[in-house]
Amino acid sequence: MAKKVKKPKSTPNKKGFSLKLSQQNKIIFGGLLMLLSIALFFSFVSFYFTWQEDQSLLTEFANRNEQARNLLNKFGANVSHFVLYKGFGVSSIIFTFLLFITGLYLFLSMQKQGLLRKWIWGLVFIIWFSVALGFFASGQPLLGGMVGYEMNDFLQDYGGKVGVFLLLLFGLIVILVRLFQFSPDKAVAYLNDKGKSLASEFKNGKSAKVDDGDRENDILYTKEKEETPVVIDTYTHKKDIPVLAKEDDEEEFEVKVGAEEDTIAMEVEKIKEEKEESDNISDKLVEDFGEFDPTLELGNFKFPPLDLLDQHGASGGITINQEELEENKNKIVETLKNYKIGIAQIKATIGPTVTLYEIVPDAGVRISKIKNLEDDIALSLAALGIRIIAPIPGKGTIGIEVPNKNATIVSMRSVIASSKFQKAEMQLPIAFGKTISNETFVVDLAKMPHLLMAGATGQGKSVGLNAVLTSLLYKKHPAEVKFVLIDPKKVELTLFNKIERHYLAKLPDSEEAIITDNNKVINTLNSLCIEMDNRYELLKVAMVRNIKEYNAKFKARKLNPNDGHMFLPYIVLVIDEFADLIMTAGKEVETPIARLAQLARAIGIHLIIATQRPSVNVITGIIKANFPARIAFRVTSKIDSRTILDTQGADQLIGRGDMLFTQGNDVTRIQCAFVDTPEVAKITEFIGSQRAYPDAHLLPEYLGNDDSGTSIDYNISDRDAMFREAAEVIVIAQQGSASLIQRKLKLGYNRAGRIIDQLEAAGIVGPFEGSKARQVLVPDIYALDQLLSNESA
Ligand SMILES: Nc1ncnc2c1ncn2[C@@H]1O[C@H](COP(=O)(O)OP(=O)(O)OP(=O)(O)O)[C@@H](O)[C@H]1O
Repeated sequence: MAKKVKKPKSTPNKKGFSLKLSQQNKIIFGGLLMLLSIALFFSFVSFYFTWQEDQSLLTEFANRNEQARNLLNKFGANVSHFVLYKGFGVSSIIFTFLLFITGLYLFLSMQKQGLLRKWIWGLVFIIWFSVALGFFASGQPLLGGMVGYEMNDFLQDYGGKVGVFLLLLFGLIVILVRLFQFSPDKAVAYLNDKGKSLASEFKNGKSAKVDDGDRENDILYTKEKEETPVVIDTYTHKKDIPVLAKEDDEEEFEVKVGAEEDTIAMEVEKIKEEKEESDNISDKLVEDFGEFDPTLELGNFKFPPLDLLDQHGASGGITINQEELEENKNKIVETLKNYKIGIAQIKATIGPTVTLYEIVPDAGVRISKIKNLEDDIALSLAALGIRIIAPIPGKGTIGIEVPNKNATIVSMRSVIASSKFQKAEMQLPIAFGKTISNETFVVDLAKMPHLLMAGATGQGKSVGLNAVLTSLLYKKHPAEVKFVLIDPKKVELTLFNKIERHYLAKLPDSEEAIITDNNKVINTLNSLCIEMDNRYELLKVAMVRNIKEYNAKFKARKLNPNDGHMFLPYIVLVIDEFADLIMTAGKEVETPIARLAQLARAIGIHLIIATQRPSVNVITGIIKANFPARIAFRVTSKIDSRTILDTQGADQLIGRGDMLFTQGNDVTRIQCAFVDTPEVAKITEFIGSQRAYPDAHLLPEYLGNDDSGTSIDYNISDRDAMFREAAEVIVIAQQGSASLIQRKLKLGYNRAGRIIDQLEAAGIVGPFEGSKARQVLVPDIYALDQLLSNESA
């Protein structure tokens, strides 16, 4: 420590220049260097204005009667002449910057790793710049200096002008790439980032920990400061460079703990960096691999083309003739007149199935009076399905809906092709059909969040269900949505069997994806409840509130698949003939459905329930409360209409896809889009013929209510190949969780779940305990070995 520095030639002296500088000496020496560099800078700059007049004084250094005009007088004139004229020309100003930085490093006791690099690059830059000026401004030797001029001359003798030019260009590229780390895409980010850290480093006077990455910092210093020349004093040169080259060499600079502590601060900065680090990992992953793309596995999947859908002869829009309109208008006006109701104004909006006549009655007419005339108006118009809306919400008019003589079929093709649907930025967009004003009606199933459909037989429910499923098939990739189809009638949804491995989800042990057996329905619903719980668990761990945020986070690679995270597809549960199910299974299905309806919205499970019989024992209070979005096709009685919609109106519909949709308060009349069975067949055929996933999406296994562990009877030979490894993992960790098996053995969730069930059957783990991990019943590996060998004996 007290060893003297291997100082060039100067004899070991007692005081002199020891490079082992104390804190005070560093400040003094650093300050001196900085001041010297400033003086030289001004001297160099003033040289360019005074050199001609000072020229004659260069030999008169000792003559005190002569005064030079240089800012540093004769000293300045001589040094400048030597460094600028005889040296490197204007680029020598960079020396002053290097000198200044060296002084600053000493003054602030900064760590000096970067300094040598600055000097090297500074010198390279000085030489390159000098040669470049010599080349481009050969008529101005003061710009390039003697060195620049001579080197140019020398190089041109061998390489000619072109050769020197190319050499300079190459030098420039090297400097840009190596010194400034230049690359077009990084340039912006780099400058922002490093600018900040540079500023804080200087501000704090602190030597921030310089790691490899910080070398870039140093470059910036150079970049910012180097533009001024410097005279390299012998001592600067001889001392500083070796000192800086050996950072670890304690001989060079004395490290005073107290002084160092002074400069340590900004814990805050460290915390920030830590935060950024975790962000950066995902950013880097995204940068390297792009966002996670769930559709990649079926990257070549093609959405069904529009051609698969028929026009249904309604390509030319709505057909209604003027006469019919006039006739209806006159009849309405007359009927009302008969009851002494005057009309101030009447307006017609023609829809595909019905025309809406909006009337503004004379002042003083009571609305209820018009409402009561509903049947009379229907009689006089001799038409079924007249509906009076008094008043039309938000419009201040009374609406009378009169069916068109020739209803226009709204083809599925027309609604799918509509730009409203095509451009819909929704999670689960559904094009139901067209409203009374002939607008395509598109809603987001994810926002509903569940849908109840009811209507008497033959009024268009099945077509409606097909319209919902078709909409989703046209808009969502198989990776994004999965259907669980329950069809007790066994014939309505069979066509969708073809897309089993693309879009359907099923229980692991079931053959058919479309569920037709009521017993299986119970298992499936309970399995969905387990899936819901699992998903909530994942959301909790990921600290997000819903599936949208979760998937966005997963796509941004901020959730690690090794921790059990995965991209979650939406699950749409479709139950046709719900009444039938309730009649046969009652509470057993109502409970899980109510649970799903109450809780599943956030995790992307959405229910669509269709029923023919809208009686209160089917659509119970608990179901209704959780299905704010409801669709009523034509029903036979007002009571049914009230059961479904809480208001009448559905009894006045005309059937064939004429429907009322409510999502809270408003009731909208819609003509459901028509999609025929052959069209659905073509679509499913088209999708089914493409490359698919190996299997349908598997739901978690549900083993029934009364399985308290022992009742699960797994055949030993049916056990998973990884059963033993899994058992060991569980026993060693003493934690019975499927996600542990998933992580350690890199298995999928479903398989891990199945193994857990097998472990339970084998008596290695206890029964399912909700969100807690299962109890491990085997204390150690030895006991496990014994248990398994007894089993096989
Ligand atoms: N949107 C529609 N546009 C035109 N016609 C329709 C529409 N919806 C249904 N229809 C006609 O009504 C018929 C019966 O429709 P659908 O099979 O959907 O009734 P449903 O309510 O499912 O009957 P069920 O409950 O007995 O199965 C269809 O065959 C079709 O001719």
